[in-house]
Amino acid sequence: MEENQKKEQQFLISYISELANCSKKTGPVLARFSLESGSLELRFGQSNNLIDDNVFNVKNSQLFKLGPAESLCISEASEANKEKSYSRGISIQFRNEEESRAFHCAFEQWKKEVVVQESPLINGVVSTSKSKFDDKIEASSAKMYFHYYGQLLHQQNMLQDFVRTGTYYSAVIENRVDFIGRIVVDVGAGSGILSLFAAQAGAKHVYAIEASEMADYARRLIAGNPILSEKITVIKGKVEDVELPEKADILISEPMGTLLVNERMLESYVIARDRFLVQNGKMFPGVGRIHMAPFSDEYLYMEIANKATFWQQQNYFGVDLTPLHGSAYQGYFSQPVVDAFDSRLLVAPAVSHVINFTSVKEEDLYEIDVPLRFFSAVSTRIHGLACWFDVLFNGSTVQRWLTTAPSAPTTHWYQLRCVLPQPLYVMPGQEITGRLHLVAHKAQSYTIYLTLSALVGDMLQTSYVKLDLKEPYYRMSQPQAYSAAQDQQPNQLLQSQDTQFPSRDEDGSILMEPLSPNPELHSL
Ligand SMILES: C[S@@+](CC[C@H](N)C(=O)[O-])C[C@H]1O[C@@H](n2cnc3c(N)ncnc32)[C@H](O)[C@@H]1O
Repeated sequence: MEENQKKEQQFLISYISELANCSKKTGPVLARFSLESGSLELRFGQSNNLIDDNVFNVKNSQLFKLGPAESLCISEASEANKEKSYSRGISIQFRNEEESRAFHCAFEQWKKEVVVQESPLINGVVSTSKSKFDDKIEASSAKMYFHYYGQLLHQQNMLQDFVRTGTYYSAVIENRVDFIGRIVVDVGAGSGILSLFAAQAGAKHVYAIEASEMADYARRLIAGNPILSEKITVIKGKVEDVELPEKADILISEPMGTLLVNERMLESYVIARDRFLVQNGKMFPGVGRIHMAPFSDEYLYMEIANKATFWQQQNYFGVDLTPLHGSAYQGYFSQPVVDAFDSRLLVAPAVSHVINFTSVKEEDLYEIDVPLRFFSAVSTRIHGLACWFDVLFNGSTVQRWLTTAPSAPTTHWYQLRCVLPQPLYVMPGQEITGRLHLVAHKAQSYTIYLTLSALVGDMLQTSYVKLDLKEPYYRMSQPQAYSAAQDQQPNQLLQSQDTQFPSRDEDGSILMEPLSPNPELHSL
């Protein structure tokens, strides 16, 4: 649990009865987990009187399910007092199965809290137990990341991307058959919107797992939709750490970052698959593809190159800035550009790299290596590699694609371009080869290594750039008008490359608000 979180959680239950003397307290009875002077307690009592002798130390207690709405809580006598006291047990009758599930989840979470409370670090600070997530992600990055997603304005930004949210809605509702009567886990639930969609589609129960403070807002949003709320349990924690009382038939999630893999949340999605999904269970989405094509854009190239000219001044208040020009130049080219560009800037059909979420290993996402081979359709200068992605909802009724292609309606992901410091000259039909190598780093992003080569006569020209996906240059928020001035040779045939896949309903393309990228997130 988070440091500043209130250490208390309450549940209403139907009744409890003591195993030793069969005394019964009828309801509604309040069950309260709390942190009292360093010890984690579970206390039962009438709602107006919790000062009661029905107090259990969570550390020494175990909870067993006897039926859909009935459980047994057994507490061992404490080590110190074993001579004088005995173990105790009470049976708990819940009002319904959902509340029973929620209580069991909470019990597991509080048990974990015991572990945390009992692991003081050398400097006396209490820390959460190390999880797979903590092992590979820097604590400072994770803190900023979950702080970002804990704010409603950033969730709103995603909700207002109607292409994104509308496609999820259609994919779920049109594939009701995959949700009706099913157990669903929403991986990184945020505001809880996808859990609510799954409940609308008839899910039996949805576990909405969210690590940030947004979990509390999700609880409120879900509680405000009473018909659906009975079917949703919000669990605050990382998918790497939380325990669920049962397996899921289907996972739903929106784990995609810029270039599909930014934020490294796909890894959490895959971990959730291995921890929670039944064998052959469904994943919504189940497949992702990164698409890449060389582009020509003189304006963009000049804009980036010119940013460093500041450092060419030899008399800046009497100071020669030129020693830093080379580094500044390199620095600007190390930023991938995020914007919406005109697909006519592409100079060859795209190649794709497929990631199957249902089978990929988590470790496979640490390093992604894509060999590149294109044939230029025109005579031009190539300024770099343009990238975008799409994901597939492979429903039993309908297949739905969510695409971020330049030819499709713009999403809050826009597209990504890696600009080379040295352009390449190519002729029509000429082969362009290269490699896109992505290496994950601990700040929840990737280092990108891009190499492109083409022959000029007998000479092989090669251009190389190293970029940090975590530090993009957000260029603009609206699609750029295609200008005839930079029309080296308009290339109509290339547009069609990404229209071979997802075709979109027209109503899914309406953007009600200008989209904003996530600069804070990416500058963590
Ligand atoms: C891109 S947002 C999507 C939110 C929501 N599902 C939606 O579609 O609007 C991803 C959410 O996942 C959460 N998240 C990321 N990694 C997580 C993890 N390892 N465990 C739990 N939640 C996580 C983030 O805090 C964030 O709220």
